[in-house]
Amino acid sequence: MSAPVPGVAVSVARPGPDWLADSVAAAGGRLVPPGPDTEALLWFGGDLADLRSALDAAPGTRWVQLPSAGVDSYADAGLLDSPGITWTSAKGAFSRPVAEHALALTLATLRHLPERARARSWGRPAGTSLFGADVLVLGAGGIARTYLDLLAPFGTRNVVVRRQAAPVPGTERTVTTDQLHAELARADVVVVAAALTTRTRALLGADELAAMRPGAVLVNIARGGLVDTDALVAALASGRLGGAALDVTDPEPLPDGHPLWDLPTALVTPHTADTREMIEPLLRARVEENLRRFVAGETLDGVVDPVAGY
Ligand SMILES: NC(=O)C1=CN([C@@H]2O[C@H](COP(=O)(O)OP(=O)(O)OC[C@H]3O[C@@H](n4cnc5c(N)ncnc54)[C@H](O)[C@@H]3O)[C@@H](O)[C@H]2O)C=CC1
Ligand SMILES: O=C(O)C(=O)CO
Repeated sequence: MSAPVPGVAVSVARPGPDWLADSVAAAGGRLVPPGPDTEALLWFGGDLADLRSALDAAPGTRWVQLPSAGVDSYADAGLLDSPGITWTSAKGAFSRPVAEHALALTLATLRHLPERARARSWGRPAGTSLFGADVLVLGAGGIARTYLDLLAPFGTRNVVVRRQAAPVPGTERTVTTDQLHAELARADVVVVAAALTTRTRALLGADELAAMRPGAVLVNIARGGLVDTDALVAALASGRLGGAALDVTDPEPLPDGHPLWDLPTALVTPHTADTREMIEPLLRARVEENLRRFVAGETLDGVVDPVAGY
């Protein structure tokens, strides 16, 4: 009988980044093809059929690391329910670039930059300052918290809506979604930074958009599915909302000819809050830290709760 090979067996479902082999070795693991030895499986994106095949080939997998903060597509595919597997995401890891983009979108939409950037004549002065504004943030995860930090110099009055009313630093109060309508009516800026789950899909529908303060602006850097797109188009077209700045849309990619492209108060960026170059070192740090923890038997970072869906 041959002696067992030392080191935790780590597999990658599809070819991974260049640094991966070094990272696995540095953590005390050994990289093996997905198979009966596999204990940890790393997934860097691609066709989910390949992830399923790797999991089928590696029935002893105890941990799967995902490459994104949002796991809605994996939840929708029924993958997170796999018994005996801990799933980790990149939740919180991309907070800085995404919160920075959210701040850029906030300022741009308050200052009517979408219209002014497209204008070819001088026009009327218009726009609102962020200083002292009432800001409502949906979600209390990594991005929401970093965004609240970035707001500090603006002296905004911040409120967070989250699943539980536990306090969040930098806010006047934290409330649960049953108080969403009342809070929407008080906000100048509404920022969507929550995970897309069965509970948050279309959280901002026609009724919620109607509850917003006239002239208020909406920023979405989370997932398009949290907002009812048709209702948003109607609220912008009627002039009731002051503007919307969206890094994420439903559908995504936003098709050519969609009304959101032409509405003067809409600003769309094509899911570029965190570009590949921005993500790479952040994801690497998350993967390397989790490899170290897995080998050491410690609690992993970014563990997904399959029931909550994020
Ligand atoms: N535009 C982009 O490039 C990016 C978008 N994202 C999206 O942003 C989301 C947030 O990212 P992170 O802050 O890193 O994730 P996170 O997992 O740290 O935060 C998610 C937050 O969603 C909130 N949430 C969940 N269910 C809720 C409910 N029923 N009601 C109210 N709030 C609820 C919770 O407060 C939770 O903390 C991700 O799930 C992802 O979809 C993430 C990274 C980049
Ligand atoms: O990490 C995520 O969820 C993203 O959307 C990356 O762009």
